[in-house]
Amino acid sequence: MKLVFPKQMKEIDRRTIEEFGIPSLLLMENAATALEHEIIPFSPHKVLLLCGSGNNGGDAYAAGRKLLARGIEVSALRIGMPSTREARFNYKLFKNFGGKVYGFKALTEKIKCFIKKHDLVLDGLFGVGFKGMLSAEIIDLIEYLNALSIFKIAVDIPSGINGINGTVNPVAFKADTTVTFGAAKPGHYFFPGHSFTGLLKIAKIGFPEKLFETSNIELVDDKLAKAFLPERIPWGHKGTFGKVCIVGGSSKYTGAALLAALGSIRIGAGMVYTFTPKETQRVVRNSLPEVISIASKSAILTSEDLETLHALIDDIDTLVVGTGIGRADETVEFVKKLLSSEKVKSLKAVIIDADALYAVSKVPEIIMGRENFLLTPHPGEFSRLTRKAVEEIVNNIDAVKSFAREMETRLILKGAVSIIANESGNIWLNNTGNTGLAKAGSGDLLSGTIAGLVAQGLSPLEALIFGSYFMGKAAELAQEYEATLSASMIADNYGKVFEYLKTL
Ligand SMILES: NC(=O)C1=CN([C@@H]2O[C@H](COP(=O)(O)OP(=O)(O)OC[C@H]3O[C@@H](n4cnc5c(N)ncnc54)[C@H](O)[C@@H]3O)[C@@H](O)[C@H]2O)[C@H](O)CC1
Ligand SMILES: [K+]
Repeated sequence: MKLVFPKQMKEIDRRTIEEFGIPSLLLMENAATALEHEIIPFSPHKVLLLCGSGNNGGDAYAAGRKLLARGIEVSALRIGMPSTREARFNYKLFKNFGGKVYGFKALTEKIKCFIKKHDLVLDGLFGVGFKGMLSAEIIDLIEYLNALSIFKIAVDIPSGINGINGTVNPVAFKADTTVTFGAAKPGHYFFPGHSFTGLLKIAKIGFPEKLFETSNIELVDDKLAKAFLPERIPWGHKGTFGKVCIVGGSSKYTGAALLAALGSIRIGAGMVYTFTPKETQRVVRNSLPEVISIASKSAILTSEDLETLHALIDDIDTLVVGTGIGRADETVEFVKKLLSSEKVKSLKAVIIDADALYAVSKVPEIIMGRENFLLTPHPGEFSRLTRKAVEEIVNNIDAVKSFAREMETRLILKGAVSIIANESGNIWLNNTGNTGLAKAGSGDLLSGTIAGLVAQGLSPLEALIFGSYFMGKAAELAQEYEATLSASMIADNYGKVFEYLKTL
């Protein structure tokens, strides 16, 4: 499903009006009809509109007038006078139909009593035109409303959410339902904005659908995911489903390579190798007899291991590098040499994760333009790669896009909503998953899962998109309470995701 930034939505709005001749008042009327249809099933007796000065307020006045026409009692709290032609027009019609408008300056006891008389609130304070912060008076109003159990519907986006990145500063209208127009905005999905959006409904109000094709942001939904489901040829053998090698582990992180290997096995790879220090090899052998485990020469991975690894690369399709390898100078050197070698070019994909990303941050140019490389950083690792503060890059689509473009690479910035970008600057957001994934080990499981998908024939980019969706869905479908989930339990639920996708 395509998403659009607020700025892109305004451009689609403008083009619909100027190139297709749809009057802006007609769009607003359609928006109001969508809101009316959302409100009517609640059979409200007294509706309160919150109206800002822009067209978001205009939509609310227009919806209010339609409710008045049906005999429902509607009043409006006005924050500023309507400032656009469309909002003024609908403000006037609202009053013509008998709607009462009260100016709001500050939250007094009188206003609190007035608000409590209503059984539904429609938030038309700010829409895609919102910038910066809410004023102290509006924060008071919103906080008061959020604490009341009146049913709340937001027009387009709950007031206070930044539509670009979901930031809420410091609060937003907590909607039960949000009716957005044309397409959803990233701010509806990124946290904390997502927690204020409630049930999101997308109303098609007359924008030509082809205008949304200009957007290069897509939410990974079930339909998209299903298209990537790898085929299981009935007569396939282990070579058909591909061979993965996990290069990871150290005496400190003995489980990381194991969990990555588990991801590859459970997603369906035909054969999985691990290349790890001895201590890790012991852990892998004890827990996963399915894995072919090879030990490094010393207690950490060093350049002395390159020869053995290069020989192994002839036998495999996909490599994961970095899970739990540590940051010793010799290991950093090993990663640099491995990634710069000609040998890895023959692989379908090289998934660069965890401490291998630390090594890459020392010499980012080694990944530039390498077509089979995939990066799987969390915000801390991405911050090191970009030399930007974590706060600057979290939920920042543009930062991920710029990095992918500049480095001619593809990556996933992991988070509650993960951002995936490719070298052309196309973006996918994945919001499957829950807090069961917010634990050490899930990153390892993800990199192994992605590798197992490439081994089965998905392109590196498809594997990034599908792997991230898949692991999140497994956490969602797990019967256990989120907090009790672990990476290996999530892998145990992979079968449920395959079943789920088959039923779609
Ligand atoms: N073509 C149409 O008529 C349609 C419009 N739709 C709705 O319109 C809004 C977007 O309207 P716009 O006028 O551009 O912006 P807003 O109403 O969101 O708000 C702008 C208004 O608010 C002021 N403002 C912005 N930030 C702040 C702040 N932090 N504090 C105080 N004031 C702020 C700004 O100066 C303006 O005065 C869209 O969301 C739809 O609801 C429909 O799509 C139908 C078609
Ligand atoms: K709003």
